[in-house]
Amino acid sequence: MASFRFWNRGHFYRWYCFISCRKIAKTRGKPPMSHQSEIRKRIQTKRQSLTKQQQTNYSAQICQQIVNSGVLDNAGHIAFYLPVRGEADPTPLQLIDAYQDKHFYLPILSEHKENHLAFARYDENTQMVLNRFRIPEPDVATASLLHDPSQLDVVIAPLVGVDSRGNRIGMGGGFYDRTFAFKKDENSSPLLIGFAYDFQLIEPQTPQDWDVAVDQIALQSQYLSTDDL
Ligand SMILES: Nc1nc2c(c(=O)[nH]1)N(C=O)[C@@H](CNc1ccc(C(=O)N[C@@H](CCC(=O)O)C(=O)O)cc1)CN2
Ligand SMILES: Nc1ncnc2c1ncn2[C@@H]1O[C@H](COP(=O)(O)OP(=O)(O)OP(=O)(O)O)[C@@H](O)[C@H]1O
Repeated sequence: MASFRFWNRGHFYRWYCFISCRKIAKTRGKPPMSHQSEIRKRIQTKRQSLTKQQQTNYSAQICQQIVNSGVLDNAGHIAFYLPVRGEADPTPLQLIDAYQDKHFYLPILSEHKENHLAFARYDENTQMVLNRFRIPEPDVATASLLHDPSQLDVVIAPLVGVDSRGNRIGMGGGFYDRTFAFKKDENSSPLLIGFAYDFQLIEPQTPQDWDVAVDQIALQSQYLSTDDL
């Protein structure tokens, strides 16, 4: 191997150019990661590093915030979601004594409206299938579907990050934004509640035209109402 002792300035300069060109070639064609993608990546990595026990304990704290807020007391039809890849778990709400008369629903990727969600009743007997994102959802063939999402009273929404005004970053499919776009015109039901670990509360975001903000945010250590701001 050539000894660096015999290299002059020209040798070093040519070596520096060679290394720099290789770096540029490697990143060429890849767009720089957007601010939103960076937030998604950071939070998803953190979520997936939680132990099962942490996930369960933290989720119980968030559920307790919802119970304490009283927001579900008069709600009859409530949508939530089944957690995947470390997401906080809202399903223990279904087991609470005071909520035994309520109807719970899960999102289903709609077959009728592209990139929209429908909602289906969910209890311990519901037959489930995996959707194209490998998320279990009620089997449409057997489920009782609710096609009009305005019939729900409350939707507990999954999210990756949320700011204190309720601006939400999701998994990037735009499903919740499309499904609840009607809420931007009329300030109507359902009430959207973001359900998240404390570390998912992020710095203020500039919303896009299509973004639908959540009305309230349930975290481990606090319950935020975005219209108090
Ligand atoms: N538990 C849960 N259920 C849910 C949602 C959710 O966020 N969480 N959704 C909320 O809308 C809908 C499904 N939306 C999804 C949108 C994109 C991807 C997804 O995996 N997208 C990329 C990878 C994204 C990433 O991890 O960076 C892919 O397709 O590879 C998954 C679900 C309905 N059900
Ligand atoms: N109401 C809408 N009409 C048409 N396109 C929309 C609408 N809402 C969102 N989109 C499209 O969906 C794409 C994803 O949006 P965004 O990144 O805000 O999704 P998200 O909120 O992270 O996902 P999700 O709601 O599924 O959790 C955007 O490129 C946007 O163009």
